[in-house]
Amino acid sequence: MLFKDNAVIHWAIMSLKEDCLQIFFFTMAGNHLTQRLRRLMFQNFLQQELSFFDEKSNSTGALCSKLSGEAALVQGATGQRIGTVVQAFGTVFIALVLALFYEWRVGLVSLCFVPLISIILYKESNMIQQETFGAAKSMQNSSKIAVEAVANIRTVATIGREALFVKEYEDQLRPALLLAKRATHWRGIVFGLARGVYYIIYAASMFYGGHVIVTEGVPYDLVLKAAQALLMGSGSAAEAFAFAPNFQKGINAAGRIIMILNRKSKILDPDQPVIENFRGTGEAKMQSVQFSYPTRPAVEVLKGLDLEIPKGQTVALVGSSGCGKSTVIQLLERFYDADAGLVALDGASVAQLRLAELRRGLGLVQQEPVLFDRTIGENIAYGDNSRTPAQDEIIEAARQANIHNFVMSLPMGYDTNIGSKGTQLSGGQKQRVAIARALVRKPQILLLDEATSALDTESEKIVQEALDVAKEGRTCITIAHRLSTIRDADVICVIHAGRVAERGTHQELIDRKGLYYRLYKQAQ
Ligand SMILES: Nc1ncnc2c1ncn2[C@@H]1O[C@H](COP(=O)(O)OP(=O)(O)OP(=O)(O)O)[C@@H](O)[C@H]1O
Repeated sequence: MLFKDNAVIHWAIMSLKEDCLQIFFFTMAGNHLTQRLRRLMFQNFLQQELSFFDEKSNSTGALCSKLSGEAALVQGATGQRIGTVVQAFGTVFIALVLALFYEWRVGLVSLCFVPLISIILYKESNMIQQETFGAAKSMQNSSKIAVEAVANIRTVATIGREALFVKEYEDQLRPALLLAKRATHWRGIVFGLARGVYYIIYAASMFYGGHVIVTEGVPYDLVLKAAQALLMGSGSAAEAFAFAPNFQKGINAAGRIIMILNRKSKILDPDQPVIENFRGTGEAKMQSVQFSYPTRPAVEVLKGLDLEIPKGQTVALVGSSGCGKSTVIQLLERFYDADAGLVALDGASVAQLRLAELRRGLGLVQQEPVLFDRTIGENIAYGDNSRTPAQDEIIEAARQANIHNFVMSLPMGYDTNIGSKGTQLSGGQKQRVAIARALVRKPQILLLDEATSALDTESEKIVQEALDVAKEGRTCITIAHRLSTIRDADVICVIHAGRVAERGTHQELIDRKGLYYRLYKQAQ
């Protein structure tokens, strides 16, 4: 009889250890969850406004660390572990029911230890919370340094600062190590206590069981069955305890992920755009625009700037370094919103247009072209997010950008991969691919922010020719330090102290002998 009942207890407990179920169900669910969290976080990062990326805590390294680290912590608390813990709790529950059923007083002995277990778990969870927060911060700071060093390895090697970066990296990792060391002692104590409680519960139930057998004549087989059930139950509880740190870390990471996912961009589409399917004619305007960068609110960059950009004209923005020329372009692209005043295309405030439609009409070429580790054809095609441009449109854009002949001279033509950041192309070639990328979307307004500044004289000439072709029939806002490149602009605006201080053609401004004249003389 005793053997039969024990076999039932064994069967009830062992049947919960269905490893196949755990592997197929929980592991798959954990992997899916982690992948989904990573995708959602990445999607959310890319939807944020630019000022989000200006914040120190959101550097490339920190965001990459969040993407990999936080989701991994959640995964550490999911998958097969959930299976183990569910199984452990199931076992504890069944063990308690059986113990109470066979000899309820012996069963109650084990419940006396619940407060002790709760206190240990509470203390441990506090400790882990501190540890995971500190470790996540430490990982983000160190990743920031690693990404910065690797992304700029040529500069780091040139200035011979490898050792400095390694030291900074190590310094950032140290706080995580210190916290982990402290928490490890706690975890050791908790682990020891968890294992200890397992034996203490068994000893206490046997002791009390012996007592009731002797004093009350309770059948010894009932006491043995109850004690046996408790032994199994407390063993499973100890197993679940071992995973408590992972769960605590997972819960903390999940909290941080939810905070990330709940963050909405401050630059959003309007509820009701003033113009549906906006294409724009190429006319732009800024009126009394005031602006400070969110990370530097005390410094007002634009202090009531007025700018009229008529359709089809080339307007050049000049002024001393840091006067706010690129900021004008960033406001037109709606990378940031002006604090006051109007930024408008075709009379409609940029905030009242759909972002994708607004940006589709603007072709931006910057000083340092950013190309992706894809083929030349794909890099050009990336310029139009509203559709997949046909091959002949890609070729046409490349022709206009004066890069087609070079591409055709390559063995793989448009299928040539250009390497990470376009390292397999010269500066001038990269810039012309970037121009083709800006042209493939057939923008109404071309924004040239120092597009030729980083090039040598020969490349500058070739790129300038490409730009001259690209400008034909389009509005163009161009920023250049080399005033010789903007002499022919229809209007030149000199930005000074956050406003347009002078405006006119090259000759008019030279004759005025004001700010432009001084800049021009300085450049000679
Ligand atoms: N993301 C940013 N966060 C905070 N301040 C910024 C940011 N970008 C630019 N600034 C500051 O805003 C001011 C205007 O910058 P902007 O890039 O518009 O100047 P610029 O006239 O184009 O300069 P340059 O001719 O040297 O390129 C500068 O003082 C600059 O330090």
